[in-house]
Amino acid sequence: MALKIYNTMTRAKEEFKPLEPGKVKMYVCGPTVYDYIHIGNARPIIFFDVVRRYLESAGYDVNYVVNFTDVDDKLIKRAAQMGTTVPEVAETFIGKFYEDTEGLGVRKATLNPRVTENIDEIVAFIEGLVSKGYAYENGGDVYFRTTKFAEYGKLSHQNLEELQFGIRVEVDDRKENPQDFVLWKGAKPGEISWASPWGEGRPGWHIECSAMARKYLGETIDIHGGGQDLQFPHHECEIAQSECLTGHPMANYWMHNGYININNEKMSKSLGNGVNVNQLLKTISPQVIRYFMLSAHYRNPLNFSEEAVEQAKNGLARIENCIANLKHRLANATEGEASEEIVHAAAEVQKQFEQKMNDDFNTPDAITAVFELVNAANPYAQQEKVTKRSLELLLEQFEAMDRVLGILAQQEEELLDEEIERLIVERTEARKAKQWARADEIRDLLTEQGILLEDTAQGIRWRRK
Ligand SMILES: Nc1ncnc2c1ncn2[C@@H]1O[C@H](COP(=O)(O)OP(=O)(O)OP(=O)(O)O)[C@@H](O)[C@H]1O
Ligand SMILES: [Zn+2]
Repeated sequence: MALKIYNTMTRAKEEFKPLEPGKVKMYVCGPTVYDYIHIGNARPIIFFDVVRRYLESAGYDVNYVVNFTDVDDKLIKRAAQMGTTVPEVAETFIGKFYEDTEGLGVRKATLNPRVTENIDEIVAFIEGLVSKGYAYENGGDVYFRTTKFAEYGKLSHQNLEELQFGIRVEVDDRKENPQDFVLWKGAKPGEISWASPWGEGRPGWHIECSAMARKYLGETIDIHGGGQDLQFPHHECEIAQSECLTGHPMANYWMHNGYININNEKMSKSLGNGVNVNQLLKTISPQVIRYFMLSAHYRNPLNFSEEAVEQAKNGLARIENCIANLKHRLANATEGEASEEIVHAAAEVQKQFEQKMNDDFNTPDAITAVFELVNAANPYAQQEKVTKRSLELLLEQFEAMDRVLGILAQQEEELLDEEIERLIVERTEARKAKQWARADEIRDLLTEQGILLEDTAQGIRWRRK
């Protein structure tokens, strides 16, 4: 079964066809780095990490770009409050972002470009729009001329008139039309700014993603993602800018996650109801947070509550118990082939897992597949006679699914004595053959595992720290 993705643009599940065989270009709008991330912000971060892991497990080479908005009004305000500079605020919260996302078991994106490192590209992008008549300057600001792009509104399925109705009309003489949006903001005195053909200023929010997606991934990308609040205006504006400049579709698949709510209200920094990931990780394991996050379909809302966390803990404990029992049972299992029943059960579960993930990344049903394996495996943990290979096969199947979901704690496997001795022999041989890099690599690996080496007259001795 082929992978199907729900595309916000067409409001339908469509078969995924990459632009280039075997490769995926994916861009997800990243955080504005003026504060800690909350558990709502963590939803796109965790979910798109799972999308990337799944695509990789299906054999794709994924180029995954997540930007940092490191200059905007919120950062300027925060810097003033903290009595510091915008770059310092950004540096602090980029550091916190990496700390928290690593804590959540999220792999680093291929690239995290920053707005402030891409000002030249942004200015050139705006110049291109001005020269084509899609943008105009007024009083040091530059605006996008929405009336020139007939398709404006196509992602959020609204037309210009409807949009005009919905807009809070702020009196702004500089705009030709209320729905025009800013591409370049002239600097107020004392504000952080860059030189441009329109004077000192800084980029508007939407233009950064158009410029960075184009620079790092190309004119058309495969997947563009973010939270559902980004559909309008952010992604609508990105489409207008990119498609007017290049004449090509910006992305083939538009994906949007639903909200994490708290007390049935959207969790958001500005509402002040955010639960910080940094705080939460002090009391709840990252595996429980990921399990909670993936226990609902990404397009549905999900309420964060104590009960939901409790449920996640209990579900996870059932899987962990099963795995611990299988591992325990390994110690006195018999030699021989894996039983046919187990080979069949593992293959069936893998098939079910893939079917569910292929159905627009249905993670709750993929977790159900993990429980199918728990049900199949539990009797074997009790059985008197079971082969080691059967147990290993079950454990490998758990691992295969977890490489995508990341809900199980990674246990550092202790090196066995024989492995250590084999590595020491390999290192001695590498040194003899003057393969210094390999020799150093083995030494580092052993050091990491707390193994100390001593050169003695009788040869190399080792002991654990
Ligand atoms: N409650 C939420 N549930 C799911 N995704 C969210 C939630 N809040 C924000 N996001 C997503 O997190 C990313 C960063 O959003 P943003 O920085 O605007 O967060 P925010 O808390 O809504 O901030 P603010 O209230 O200041 O706008 C975006 O992709 C956004 O869609
Ligand atoms: Zn964006």
